[in-house]
Amino acid sequence: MGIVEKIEEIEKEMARTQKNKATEYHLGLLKAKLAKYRAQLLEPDKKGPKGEGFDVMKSGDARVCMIGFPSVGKSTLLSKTTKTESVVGAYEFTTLTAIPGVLEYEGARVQLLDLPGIVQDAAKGRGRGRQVVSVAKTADLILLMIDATKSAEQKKMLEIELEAVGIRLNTKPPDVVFKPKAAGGVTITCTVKLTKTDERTLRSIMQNYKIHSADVMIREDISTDEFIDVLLGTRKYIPALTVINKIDGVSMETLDSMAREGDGRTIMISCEIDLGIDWLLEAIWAKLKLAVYFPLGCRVYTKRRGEQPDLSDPICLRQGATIETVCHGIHRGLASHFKYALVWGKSSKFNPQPQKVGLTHHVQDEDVVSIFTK
Ligand SMILES: Nc1nc2c(ncn2[C@@H]2O[C@H](COP(=O)(O)OP(=O)(O)OP(=O)(O)O)[C@@H](O)[C@H]2O)c(=O)[nH]1
Ligand SMILES: [K+]
Ligand SMILES: [Mg+2]
Repeated sequence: MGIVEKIEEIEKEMARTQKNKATEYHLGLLKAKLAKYRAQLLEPDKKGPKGEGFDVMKSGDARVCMIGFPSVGKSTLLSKTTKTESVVGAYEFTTLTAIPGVLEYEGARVQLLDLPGIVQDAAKGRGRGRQVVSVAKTADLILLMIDATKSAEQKKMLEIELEAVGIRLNTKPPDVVFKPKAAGGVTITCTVKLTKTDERTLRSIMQNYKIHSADVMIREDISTDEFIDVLLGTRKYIPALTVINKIDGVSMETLDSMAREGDGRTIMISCEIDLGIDWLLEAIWAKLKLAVYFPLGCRVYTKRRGEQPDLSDPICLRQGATIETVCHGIHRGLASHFKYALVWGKSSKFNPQPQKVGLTHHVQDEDVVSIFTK
């Protein structure tokens, strides 16, 4: 049986299973299995064509990806807002690869990526969809592109495809620290009462993943799903804006109701009659600024030997930043003279004691770092 069939089988079983206290445990295990297979789906396709790249180099200060069904106007928007011309067509799947353009805004250069339209079940491997949604994983901001003249379900459908590849839109990672160990069994410490899952479920999920020793610190009332997210570590938490294009093609009434349904993250535009584009660019910029700083980013304090860290002046980094990123944040050439670093805080294995680490060590919010050079 292939992975797609296995996934379908589990989904069917979950649909058949009534949700109640007695089945909670079983459903938790099914969810864990499902997440495992979904992750496998994303592994690079060894049989697939090579070199037909979606491997566009990241450039500029941030990357924004446009995700939408065919012919919603993604290429039109790229051609309108950047110096890059991406072919526009009145037929579906005009764009077959990733086309980068550059948005310039207040001195920042932001890469805007035009991508092929996706189809439903893209994440399961239909069409080029999986490649497209996988590129979205590299984005600092995702634009969910919607055609105002088409189905109101588009946004929901796009969200489903992105979630299927492990992208969580507009949410913070759960406040859980998971540290695997070589021995000593599993210790779970909760600072809050768990109402959506229980320790027994969490323990059997870890067993399922053959994790026999680990320290788990839970500081938020998480669900079973959120725990699996932490365990797999493959989830990406990416901010998103909903962009409704072609509003020139709908009635005032429709426009009005769309405006009321939208949230603070919905922008309505028309590329055709040049409406709302400036507003969209401003919203992109505001959203990216937020993403770079708290709450989705992480702040690291630096400290010289023998001195106290300066807590008023953090280096603000993205999620997933390493000691190398910290070095670049201090000054360009620092990484090439790097010997080792000491880190205090959440990312230290020995917290509250410091850990000696190399360039690839991942820092966490509010860590204190001392860099030692050759
Ligand atoms: N009425 C109207 N038409 C638009 C607007 N923006 C784009 N279009 C038209 O929509 C059609 C599709 O535009 P594209 O930019 O090729 O759409 P796409 O999303 O890149 O499509 P694929 O690459 O095929 O996925 C073209 O005929 C555009 O001229 C708009 O604001 N209003
Ligand atoms: K098109
Ligand atoms: Mg296109």
